[in-house]
Amino acid sequence: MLEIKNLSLTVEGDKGQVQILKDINLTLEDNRLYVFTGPNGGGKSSLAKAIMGIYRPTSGKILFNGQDITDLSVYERARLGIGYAFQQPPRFKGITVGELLQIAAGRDIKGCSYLADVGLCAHDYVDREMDASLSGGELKRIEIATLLARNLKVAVYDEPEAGIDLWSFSKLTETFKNVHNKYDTTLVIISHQERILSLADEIILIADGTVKEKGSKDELWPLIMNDIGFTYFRDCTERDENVDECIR
Ligand SMILES: Nc1ncnc2c1ncn2[C@@H]1O[C@H](COP(=O)(O)OP(=O)(O)OP(=O)(O)O)[C@@H](O)[C@H]1O
Repeated sequence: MLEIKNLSLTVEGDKGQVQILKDINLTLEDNRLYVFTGPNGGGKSSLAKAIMGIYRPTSGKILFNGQDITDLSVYERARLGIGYAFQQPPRFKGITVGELLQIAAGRDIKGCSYLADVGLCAHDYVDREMDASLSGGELKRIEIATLLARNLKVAVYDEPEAGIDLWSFSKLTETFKNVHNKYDTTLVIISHQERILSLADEIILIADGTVKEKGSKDELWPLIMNDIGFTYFRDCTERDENVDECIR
């Protein structure tokens, strides 16, 4: 179980300090699938990066199975079984897909079943280099396969649908459904897609640096479509009164 307690994060922006996460309290139970959603700039990726240890909170705590991991590094958290898939996966020149999967698994594997789990034919990919010759969608799926190979306890996927075509997206949705059934992993998927939201045991709506709502898709979807989209869009009328001055 991952517990986030009173977590706040302030960073140094161009115009001084900006608070991007505000007193977040959240419990992520074992083996459940959570979707973080909400307007752009609401704080979803920042929260995910705080879970992974890429961002250190200004205040608050993160507990993993009762252990305080707030001050642990990304590597220490990775060793405990927490992993993060970036919005834009990195490419690695000079290493093949098969080798990357072996490194991820930490043992001698062919990686074929993990590639099959993400809808890629192992035969076509194990010997391919992890370089620019791979398409964005292929790269995304291979990154998901590496997270599967790591047998994580908590896996966070940041907008896995980004750059994936409609056909592959259907398969990807199916992949997450299968992963949720097959692996004992707590899944956190950051997404704006209705089909991904449909997979969630719980949707967590994050806006303006805080958790605004939690619930099932049936509970939250009508709110997202009707009220929340408007309610949580930042109202700039007051702040941008002097907009002419600002753009001059
Ligand atoms: N290192 C940083 N320095 C300054 N501002 C930052 C930094 N990281 C994030 N922010 C700001 O914090 C806010 C939240 O960003 P974040 O990427 O977490 O949002 P998000 O909900 O994931 O957005 P999106 O849906 O667009 O991916 C944004 O306004 C962003 O510009």
